[in-house]
Order: sequence, then structure tokens, then C-alpha cells
Amino acid sequence: MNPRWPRRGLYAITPDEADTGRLLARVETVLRAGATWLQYRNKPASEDLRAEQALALQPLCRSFDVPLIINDDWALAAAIGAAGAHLGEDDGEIALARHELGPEAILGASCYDDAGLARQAVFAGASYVAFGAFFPSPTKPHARRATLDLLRTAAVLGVPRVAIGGITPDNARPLVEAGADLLAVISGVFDAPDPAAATRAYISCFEEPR
Ligand SMILES: Cc1ncc(COP(=O)(O)OP(=O)(O)O)c(N)n1
Ligand SMILES: Cc1ncsc1CCOP(=O)(O)O
Ligand SMILES: [Mg+2]
Repeated sequence: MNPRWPRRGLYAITPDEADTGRLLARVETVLRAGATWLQYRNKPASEDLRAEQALALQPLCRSFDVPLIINDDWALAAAIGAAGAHLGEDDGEIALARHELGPEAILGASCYDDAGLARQAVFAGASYVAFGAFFPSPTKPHARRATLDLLRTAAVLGVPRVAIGGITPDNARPLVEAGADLLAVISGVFDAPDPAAATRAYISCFEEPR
């Protein structure tokens, strides 16, 4: 992963927004408020809409110097020149994605509640490991649950640790204290009454010493 990308902060993930203009406006608000990374994720969207939206997000992210990471689809990330991709257990091989995207790409792997998966992902070329859900998630209510202890012991892997799932500004601090480098959030940011204020609240969780 390119060393110029920051490794701590809020990793905002887009909601399932069908209207591209509205998606851009919602994302711009959180980038302006200081989100560190952005993931484009739109599960119900068609392939064409996902390509359109990913392409539209790319110049916006560039203008804020924020890396754009494409969920599920490393080929789309490669096609639009995104900073990287995020892959879960059903989204293809990490090693193949690394080979195709090259050494500079941010390549994330979902590791759920599983330290073994995280070791394998790093061995295969993942640049970060994501654990969770840590709390009940409004976006993914049946997500497996992970523990703070897993987050702590994953320090040995030597890559950034991402925490996801039901994270709010009120429950985020213990995750950061346990070693989370990035807080990955959908509803807590995009469904907040004031997404810019919510973004700032997440960022403030990193201000306390670990
Ligand atoms: C940062 C981050 N962590 C985990 C996920 C979940 O990926 P996955 O298990 O493939 O589930 P979907 O997001 O594809 O529904 C993620 N997207 N981002
Ligand atoms: C994609 C994903 N994987 C585990 S929980 C989750 C959803 C995160 O969304 P929210 O921040 O709204 O809980
Ligand atoms: Mg996936």
C-alpha cells in the first residue's frame, strides 16, 4: 500500500444510495469534515450503476486526497484507477487481486472474528485486516461478532487494523484503545442527523493517547 495514505481515522463506507448526484453530495459532506478513507459499497446496485458511481466518486476523492476503495470488485477498482479494493470471503482471492492491482494498492480483507483468516490474508498480500461486527449493526444485523481481544492480538500482523459493525461515536473509544487504526462506519455517519458532526465525533476518538 502506498505509504502516502494516512493509517488512522474514519473509514467512511457509502450507504446504498441509488441517486448518483445525491451520493456525491452526501460523500462530499463527510470528506469535507475529515473522513480519512472512503469505501464505495452499494449492494443492491446494478453493475452499470456501480461503475457509474465508482467513476463519479473518483475525482471527488482525489480532490480531498482521500483514497477510494471499491467493495467486492477489484476489477472495477482497476478499471477506474481507484486506490484499492475490499474483499470479503466470497469476493475472490486476495493474492490474485494483489497481483492485478499492484503493490501500491490498498487491499483490504474481511476477517470477521477469525485470527487465522487475518494471518492468511496478510500472507496473500492484504494491506489491512478488518474485524467485526463489534456491535449490532443496523446495516448488517446478522454479521458475525468479534472481540476486542482479537483486535489487540492482531497487532502482531503489522498491518492496519480496521474495526467495523455498529460503531457509533459513543462506543468507538474502546476499539481505538484496543488498537483499531481505522473505524469503518456506514449508518453512524450517513444516517446521522448531521453527518459532518458525526464524522468529527469519530475523528475525536483518535485524539486520546492509546
Ligand atoms: C472495512 C470493511 N470491513 C468489512 C466489510 C465487509 O465485507 P464483506 O464481508 O464482503 O461484506 P459486504 O460488505 O460485501 O456485504 C467491508 N465491506 N468493509
Ligand atoms: C459491511 C459490514 N460488515 C460487518 S458489519 C457491516 C456493516 C457496517 O455498517 P454499520 O456501520 O451501519 O453497522
Ligand atoms: Mg463483500
